[in-house]
Amino acid sequence: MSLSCSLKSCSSIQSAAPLKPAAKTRQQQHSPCSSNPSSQRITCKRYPGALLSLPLKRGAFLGCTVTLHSTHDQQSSIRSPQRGVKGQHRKVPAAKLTLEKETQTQAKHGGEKEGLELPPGSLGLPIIGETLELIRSLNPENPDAFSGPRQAKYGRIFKSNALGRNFITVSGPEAAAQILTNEKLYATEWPRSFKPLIGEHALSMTNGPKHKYLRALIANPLSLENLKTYVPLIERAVLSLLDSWQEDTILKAHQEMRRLTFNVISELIFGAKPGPQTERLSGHFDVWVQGLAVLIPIDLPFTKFGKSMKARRAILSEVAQIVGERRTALRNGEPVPNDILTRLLTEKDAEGRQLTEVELSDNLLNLLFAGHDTSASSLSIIIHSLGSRPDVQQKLRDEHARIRSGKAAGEPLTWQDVRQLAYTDQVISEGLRLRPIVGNAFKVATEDTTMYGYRVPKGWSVNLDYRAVMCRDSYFPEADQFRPERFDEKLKPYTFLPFGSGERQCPGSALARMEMTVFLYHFLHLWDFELTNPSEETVFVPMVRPKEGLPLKLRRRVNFQ
Ligand code: HEM
Repeated sequence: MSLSCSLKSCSSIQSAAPLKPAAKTRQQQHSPCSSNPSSQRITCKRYPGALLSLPLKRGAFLGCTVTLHSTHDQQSSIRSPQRGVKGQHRKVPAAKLTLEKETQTQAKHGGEKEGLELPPGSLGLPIIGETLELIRSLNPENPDAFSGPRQAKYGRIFKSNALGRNFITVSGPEAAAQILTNEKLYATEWPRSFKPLIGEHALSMTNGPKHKYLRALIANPLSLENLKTYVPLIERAVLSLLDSWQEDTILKAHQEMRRLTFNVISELIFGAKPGPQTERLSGHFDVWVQGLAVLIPIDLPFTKFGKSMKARRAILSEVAQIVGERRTALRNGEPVPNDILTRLLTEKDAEGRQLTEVELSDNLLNLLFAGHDTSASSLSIIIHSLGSRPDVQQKLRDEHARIRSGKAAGEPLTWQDVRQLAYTDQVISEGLRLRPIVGNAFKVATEDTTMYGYRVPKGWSVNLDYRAVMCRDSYFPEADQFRPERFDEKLKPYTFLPFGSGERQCPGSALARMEMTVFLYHFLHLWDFELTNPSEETVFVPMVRPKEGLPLKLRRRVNFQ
């Protein structure tokens, strides 16, 4: 998962970028953002977003909803809400979305690539390109330090060269549609540190037929059908966490969110209950994740990347032990948990294939990571934003009270309840938009192609800046404000991409939304909270998180039942 690294770009572009040629028009405004809820302003660092939400009940839907399809049908289709006709969705194949002028221009130039210019921008010095500028601009609190000024100067597309690669950075919904609906032309290629750390057989790291095969097997346990059965487990984990908190103490909420999401994902994957093994695994992950932000991965014992690789080996050794025990139990016909591991060990794809040992371990690591820090960071950002918005907290509590009023005290939440929490889902969407956890999609052009009327040569890296799109006022008016109500309005396609889109769309998005929904439902009921530092900054590397860990003052509202 990209966090905020290397060739990614993000600056706040407040107005529409040039169509083409970019050099003729300049972006006037570039305002890198930082969170400052004290003034009720969350200054934006540019955020993307995805058209994805829990499948809400008819009539209770968000601005736009992309449904999770069966794992065999990953063609993204976008349900474009017809405002004013509540509950109706028009299903539009992504490829047929009406794109803007730029894309039409592109189509026109499709056969004339040779005559086109490369995008504006500089390839820097011979050999080293702009590597020094890239390294100099590394700043965990401003992931847009490299790309921001270039986007301000050149617009929605620019070229550069760093770390031995030519690349272009693009930041517009038209480019997003073009890239995310064409995996053949724009294959996934994450920064160099990712593959050795996550594993070459992990779903996120593969392309083509191998990706399709793995996706069918791995996304299945995360399908909506299976998801419904996970509500009780998630609710138990949430309540257990909330019950462990003490009144009148200062609690570092981000660490607590990490604890929660790690406990949930490790139980969903391995049936593991919180204990010494999950503690050990979680500790290894803390070290492992640091390696993802390394630009030049050198695997030596004293380098950050080397330590991260060591943590990978430790994680895999724990995982191998769990898998071994499960295989034995399955062979002996002993009872086993109905978790993701059991499914992965027993299910076959349409052609009867099963994951090999190495595919299994790489993908278990992939899922543990993808399902852990991402959701924890999103929850922290949402709590942070809510801290300055008592009005939004009240609306949430009112919505939750409507569900609670139909239940006996202590009666568990159901999947149906979760689906009805439409405003909660909007709050989650707004948190995901304001501080997207995955800031960029990293691709490589497999053929000569064109974009925004410029030539993109085969072999060049293509960095789609999700975050830039989400922070643009033209798509999200007052984009630096936390305004969940904006999801009442129809969204422009490919402007909201926190979970990506198309064949690589996050298969865990519905799970993540459900987990966040259940947490908010109980958290706001049981606790009042106050931010000790409402203007706490956000750090973006290696994962998005509040800089000081989000300290909260807590006051119990209702005794735990
Ligand atoms: C708020 C939480 C989450 C966010 C923001 C998020 C975001 C994303 C994004 C943007 C991508 C696509 C990256 C691309 O463009 O290539 C992705 C892929 C992925 N996500 Fe998530 N994710 C979240 C939670 C989860 C969870 C809970 C799981 C599973 C347990 C998960 C599993 C995956 C996997 C396996 C992929 C790779 C898909 C592929 O390459 O086909 N994610 N995620």
